[in-house]
Amino acid sequence: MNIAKVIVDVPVSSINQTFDYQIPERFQDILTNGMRVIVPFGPRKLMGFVVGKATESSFDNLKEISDVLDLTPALTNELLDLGKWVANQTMSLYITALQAMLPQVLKAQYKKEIKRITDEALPDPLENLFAGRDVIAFEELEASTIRYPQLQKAVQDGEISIEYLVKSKITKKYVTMIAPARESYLLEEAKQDLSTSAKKQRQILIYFIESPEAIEKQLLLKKLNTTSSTLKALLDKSLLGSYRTEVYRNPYDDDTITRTTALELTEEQQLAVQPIQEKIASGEHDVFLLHGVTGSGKTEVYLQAIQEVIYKGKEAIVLVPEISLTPQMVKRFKERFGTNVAVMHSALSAGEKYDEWRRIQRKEVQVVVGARSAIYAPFENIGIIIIDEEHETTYKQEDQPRYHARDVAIYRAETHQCPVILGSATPTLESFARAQKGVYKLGTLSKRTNEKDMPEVNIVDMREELHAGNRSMFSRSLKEKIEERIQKGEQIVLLLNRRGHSTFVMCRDCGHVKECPHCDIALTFHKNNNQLKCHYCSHEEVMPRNCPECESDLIRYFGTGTQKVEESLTKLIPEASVIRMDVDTTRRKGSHEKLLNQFVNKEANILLGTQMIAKGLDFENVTLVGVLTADSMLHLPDFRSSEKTFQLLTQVSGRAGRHELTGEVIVQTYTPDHYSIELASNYDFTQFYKKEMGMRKTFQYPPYVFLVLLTVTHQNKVKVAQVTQRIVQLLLKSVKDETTVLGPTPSSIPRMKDRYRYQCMIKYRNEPQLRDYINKILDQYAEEMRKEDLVIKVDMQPYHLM
Ligand SMILES: Nc1ncnc2c1ncn2[C@@H]1O[C@H](COP(=O)(O)OP(=O)(O)OP(=O)(O)O)[C@@H](O)[C@H]1O
Ligand SMILES: [Zn+2]
Ligand SMILES: [Zn+2]
Repeated sequence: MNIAKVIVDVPVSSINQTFDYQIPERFQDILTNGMRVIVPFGPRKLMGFVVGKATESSFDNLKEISDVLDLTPALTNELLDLGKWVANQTMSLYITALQAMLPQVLKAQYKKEIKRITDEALPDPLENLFAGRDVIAFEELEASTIRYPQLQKAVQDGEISIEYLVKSKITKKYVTMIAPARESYLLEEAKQDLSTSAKKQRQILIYFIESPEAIEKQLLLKKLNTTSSTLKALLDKSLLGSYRTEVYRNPYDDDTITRTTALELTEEQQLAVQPIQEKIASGEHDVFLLHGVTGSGKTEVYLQAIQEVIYKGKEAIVLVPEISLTPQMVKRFKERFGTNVAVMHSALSAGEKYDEWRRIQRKEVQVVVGARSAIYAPFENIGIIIIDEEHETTYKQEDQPRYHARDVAIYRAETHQCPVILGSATPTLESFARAQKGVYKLGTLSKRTNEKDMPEVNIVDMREELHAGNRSMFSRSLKEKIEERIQKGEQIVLLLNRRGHSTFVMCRDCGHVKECPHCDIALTFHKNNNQLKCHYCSHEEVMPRNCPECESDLIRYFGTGTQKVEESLTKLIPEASVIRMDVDTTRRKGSHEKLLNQFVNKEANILLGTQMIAKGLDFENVTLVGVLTADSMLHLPDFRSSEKTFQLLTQVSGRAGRHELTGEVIVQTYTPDHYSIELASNYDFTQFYKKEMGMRKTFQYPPYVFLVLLTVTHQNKVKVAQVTQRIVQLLLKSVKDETTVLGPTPSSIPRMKDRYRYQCMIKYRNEPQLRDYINKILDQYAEEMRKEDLVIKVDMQPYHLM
């Protein structure tokens, strides 16, 4: 088999198109499926994956594989197959699906270089640019004044050539180890021979006579408080030796972890875990929906199911939403399974991620805890897949491949014949409906493990506050309760629901709202540098002093950011000390953890934050949770806005009273009668489910139908409208009568980064051919997409409708 079938890193429309390459002699024995290779493709060199081998090809004059990047395949055969399925499900390219499975450092980086190929003088500007060198980076040229036609001419004249390099960004970490190079008695002799002044050398020799194992150089120097030069003297005498060895970067300090053992389960937990353990024992696939109120001990159920899997010698994947993947969360798994756990988290450095990935690949761990992409962990013997907080929308990837981790989990679990657990206090309507139908098995944890009731929720009507003359963003009762808690030395969590809540600038005289000149959305005010920023395209401008429309100087910013809330809070309640947690304060690595620790250590009495504080946090001393604006999300153009509001309120309420102290929740709202606010305040999931299912049925939304969102974007508005119109017509010709095609309509953000956006939505129950219809349409526009920068985005089962 001297021919390799390679999926090349190039956007071709047919997802399964492979290219044949000759395998050079030197690679024939080592090359297997799933390895990354470098191949010539046109004038370039590209990265590709070997997906098959053959003895003959229907093409002549095959080019040779130039290089092999892996000695162990980066992808298993199972993952290669899975990639095909994901590509098909999400209508993305096979290569894109495969790339998504690998850590960043394994994704090839391309580099262009310009090489001088003549000794003759180059045209002036080029000669200056080369400045005596033979090769320069392409970026240098781009930064210069030289234009492409000049470059092209030089290439045609045979003066320079452009080279494409593929660089793999692998960085392994090495440390220097020091070990004795002689037997102990020889070290002993050498010690005797040392002059009396060589105290430090003697100390090192004594160390190795007592403990002859190798030790990391830096550690040794620190331990003996000595220097490299002292050590060098001994190395030079060949008494000690040194070598470099690869180490894994471990972002977690495993030494401080104390192991825990399985807790005795409550009756409800027992009932929930039993059927799962049966499936693990019999090696059968099934999907379990674990519906458990906050603090009901879902995590303990996961841990005990995983324990069973480990006993069987199999592996476990645990997915946790990015923002819940806190050190607290990771610790619970490490405490139970020790170093048998790898963590895949986006806050890790690229090198750390790569190391964790290799620990999985080399089967050095049996458990991985990670965010969405950990679903592609290269385990080969999976015994369970767990998705915690299954309702979180971050499980859906927003770029190609637009996969949902839940779907991938179920597909992999079928392949491996193992169970899946979907856990949540507020399951999605989709999952709960499936559990009602018996497609998923339902497990219920209705009580908190501390036997306490859920904290009482009080709704405050902010309109009444206004009528009573209170113009602040804190209702009278919230203010009172905060003061009361501070006096008692208890703590408070305040949620500012930012999503859908703007911090826009508006003129109070004429109502003019300052928008981004490239995107049709309001700019956000950033106080620290007095700038207005667009959150879509990063456009920035200085906050104007006067209204650009009417010159009035009453231009102010509206809405509230966490900063503003903090300011008015400390003005209103001077005793309040606040830790603020939002995207700004948690940007730096480790800052999230630091802020949480400060709060746990009671360095402040209030934790104020956005959505990121609603999840998974467990504070003993928190007895009051306040939601400042419960309804800001309700009015977004998204059919899931009620569901998301219900989920958020339930989750954040669950932060109070999780331990000995009784908790209480205050929800401030302008729409106290809205069912998602009312029902969340009673923790009535069942009633919410019924009510919301009724709405979904009336308006024909999931789970009653499936959705596809097609978004067309281009700089020319007329063209966008026309193309979208045409797509709607083409779709209507093919789909069934019962299928609805909505649109064309402008997207809810009609322009972004100077591109107009139109969309059409397909609602269907059963359209087995739908992907073919859409592919046909995409083929029709392939030329325009390539040449005229037309973009048609297809999102199967979309979560972001904007
Ligand atoms: N069987 C048990 N006996 C005693 N304590 C338990 C038991 N199971 C869990 N706990 C404890 O109860 C608390 C809440 O459990 P856990 O965090 O697992 O709940 P959860 O359902 O995952 O909560 P949330 O959804 O709010 O994150 C934890 O402190 C946990 O250690
Ligand atoms: Zn104005
Ligand atoms: Zn913008």
